[in-house]
Amino acid sequence: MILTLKNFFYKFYPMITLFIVTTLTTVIGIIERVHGPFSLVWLTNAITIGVLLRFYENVNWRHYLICCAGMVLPDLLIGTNLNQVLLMTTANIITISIGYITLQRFAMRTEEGEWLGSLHSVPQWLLLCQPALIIGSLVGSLALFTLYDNAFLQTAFYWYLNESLDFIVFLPVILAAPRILKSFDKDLLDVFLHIIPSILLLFAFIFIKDKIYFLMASILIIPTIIWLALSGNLFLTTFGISMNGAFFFMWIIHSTHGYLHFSENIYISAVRTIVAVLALCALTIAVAISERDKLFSKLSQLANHDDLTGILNRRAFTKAAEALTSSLKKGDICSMVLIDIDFFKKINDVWGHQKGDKVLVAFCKRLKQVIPDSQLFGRVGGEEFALLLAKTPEINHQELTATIVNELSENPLTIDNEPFPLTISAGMVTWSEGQKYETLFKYADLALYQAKNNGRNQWQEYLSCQKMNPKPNFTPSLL
Ligand SMILES: Nc1nc2c(ncn2[C@@H]2O[C@H](COP(=O)(O)OP(=O)(O)OP(=O)(O)O)[C@@H](O)[C@H]2O)c(=O)[nH]1
Repeated sequence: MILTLKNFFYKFYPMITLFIVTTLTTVIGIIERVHGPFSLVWLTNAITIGVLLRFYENVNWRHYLICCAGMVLPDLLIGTNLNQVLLMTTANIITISIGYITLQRFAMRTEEGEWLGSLHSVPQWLLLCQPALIIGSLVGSLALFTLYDNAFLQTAFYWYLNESLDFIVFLPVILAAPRILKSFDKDLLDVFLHIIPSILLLFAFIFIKDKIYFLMASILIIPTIIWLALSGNLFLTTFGISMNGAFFFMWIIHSTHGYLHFSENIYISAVRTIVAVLALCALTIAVAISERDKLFSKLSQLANHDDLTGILNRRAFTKAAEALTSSLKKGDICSMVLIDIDFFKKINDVWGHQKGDKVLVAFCKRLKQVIPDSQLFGRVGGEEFALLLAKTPEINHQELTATIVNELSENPLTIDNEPFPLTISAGMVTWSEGQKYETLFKYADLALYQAKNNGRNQWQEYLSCQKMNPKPNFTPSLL
């Protein structure tokens, strides 16, 4: 019984919330009409939209905050009378409910459940908002027609423009919320370092806008939004659009003679539409850039990392190692270690290539536990791996090489839930002044050959005074 009630609650949670918030909205609207000049009705409407437009499982206080900041501010200072509160709320609920249902049913989402997943989702989402906007406008203007004898079609048209603009401005804010939350998880300091200056900048513009001539102010605002868009940061752009947009409309609304005398304020819609288009352009740029950046980082991940093991591939390792060795100065301690799995061919032959792949993956995972994170580690051949130890005065390179070799022989890997014994051989060389990466590699390879020659499961250090023992026709395998 309890379970059923709980299920019922979860299933109808958005609608119950809608009902509660709507009732609250209406009560607050009535009380405020009696006691104060401002209306919080739009704040509660905003919360409703926040609740309804997101998956209800994902809704938390941050969403409410973002919704409020993004879309409520323009309407907060309008002030409304009781009839208006009732009719606006009705129209809003209808708009919100239809918008919610349409988006829930028809919007395509990314794997993470975001609607604003890619560039093409922007027009899609605007299209899906249309039924809500049209029906909401018709209901609202019908009420205005009944209450104030407003011209029905004209009112519906202006209402539609108003609502469209609100959707354009606040939906990105709501839709961007999961990304914002993700970035909060990622690196708080970085986010704040970017956000705080931008917010201050926006507020400075808003302040200036309030003080100086309207057109002059828009000249300042629009480049700000475009600048934010060019930064490729979706959150900042949507935030910028909503903040600027909000105050922009507030200014326009304030400068007119009343919310309902549409015929006298024909330019409101024109200006709002222009701003909406600009806002959408900025948002589109931001989405495009952030998509491009994502693609770029994916490509560079693919270009520099080994598909199978995920560690640096030979090209990326060589490039980084060359740069590192050429930056070394006299007195620096650096070593190159080449590691090779013993008799890997046999593993493939006996267990199959697939198992061999699993061994390589598990082997890299194990080595990464032993090697300090900051050190260069890459796959330079089939079963051959390279490690460049540098700028680590606290680590004894010989000891670490011995640890790596012993680790594998003492603690077998686990493959398919079974222990998999494996040994490795390693060759190491310590950098001396003037040596290039190429030379280091050659000497490490000679030392590795020596370790293999001496019976495997061991490591050898290349010492210039000690004669290495290559076969007469020996050529280092990888150079
Ligand atoms: N499963 C798998 N095998 C690979 C991969 N890359 C290379 N190999 C195999 O690794 C084996 C390397 O064999 P060898 O160079 O003869 O060396 P080995 O058998 O380890 O012998 P020693 O190095 O002398 O101990 C070859 O059979 C390759 O086919 C890979 O990505 N996956």
